[in-house]
Amino acid sequence: MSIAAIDIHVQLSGRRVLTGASIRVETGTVVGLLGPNGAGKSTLIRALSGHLAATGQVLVNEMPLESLSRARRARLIAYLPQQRVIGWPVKVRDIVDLGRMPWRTWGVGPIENDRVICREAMELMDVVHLADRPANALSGGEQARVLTARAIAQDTPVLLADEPASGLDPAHQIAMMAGFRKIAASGRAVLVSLHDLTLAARWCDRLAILHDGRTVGGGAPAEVMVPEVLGGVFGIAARVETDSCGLIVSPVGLARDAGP
Ligand SMILES: Nc1ncnc2c1ncn2[C@@H]1O[C@H](COP(=O)(O)OP(=O)(O)OP(=O)(O)O)[C@@H](O)[C@H]1O
Repeated sequence: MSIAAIDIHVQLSGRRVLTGASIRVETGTVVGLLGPNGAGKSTLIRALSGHLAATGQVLVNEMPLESLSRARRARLIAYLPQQRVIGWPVKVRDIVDLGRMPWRTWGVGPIENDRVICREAMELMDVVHLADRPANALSGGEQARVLTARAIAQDTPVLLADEPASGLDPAHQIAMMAGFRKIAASGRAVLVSLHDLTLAARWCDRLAILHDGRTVGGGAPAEVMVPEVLGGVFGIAARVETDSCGLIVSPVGLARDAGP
């Protein structure tokens, strides 16, 4: 299974938001989508999920996304939007169970397989202890983990997650990325947008860089976390170190302040 966007262009309210964005995510891998605020990450993820009309091609397993019915898409692609606020006093376990809807037979409640998958997703996102709490009475980070668990429970070959780690404490950020790796290792393709460069570099197999609506680079973390990208795209000077688990990218200032 793979998902690919090829030369995507998107115009919103007359503004050219994406002007040539391409990305490919293969089964078994976690790809990190990086870029400054406004680069177009959410827009590209929405186009990949089919929630936004775009010119260019989105291919799921080499099939055009538009050729797939809504029902088929829901069994292939789970999409976690950036905005993650739960407005209703619905129990956490019921929110996660909503992820199973694409697989349900009309009028039939959850079967044992649904319960097992939801339980695994809740364990992965550490929300089992919240199962009977009303979701709208949880903290922001807890709500984010619940909605990520719902997307995981959809159990699709492709998972698209837009800034899933934002608002999470460091331990839950790391646990979430470890969870994504586990999901990928089980045969899924995971695309995740991130702002934390170390989190991205240590947990993603590959990184793609968006800048001003275009993909301007991509590759293994060590190929991407170089001064030209950190300074030219992100506008930062950063210290890049390596330990036994991968890269550590520490922003130390703005690029324009960097000395010789
Ligand atoms: N409905 C809209 N109408 C016009 N412009 C829009 C609309 N939605 C988003 N944009 C613009 O599109 C650009 C890309 O937005 P997008 O949300 O994809 O960026 P992003 O990379 O996800 O940013 P962030 O890191 O801040 O979440 C931004 O400049 C934004 O202002």
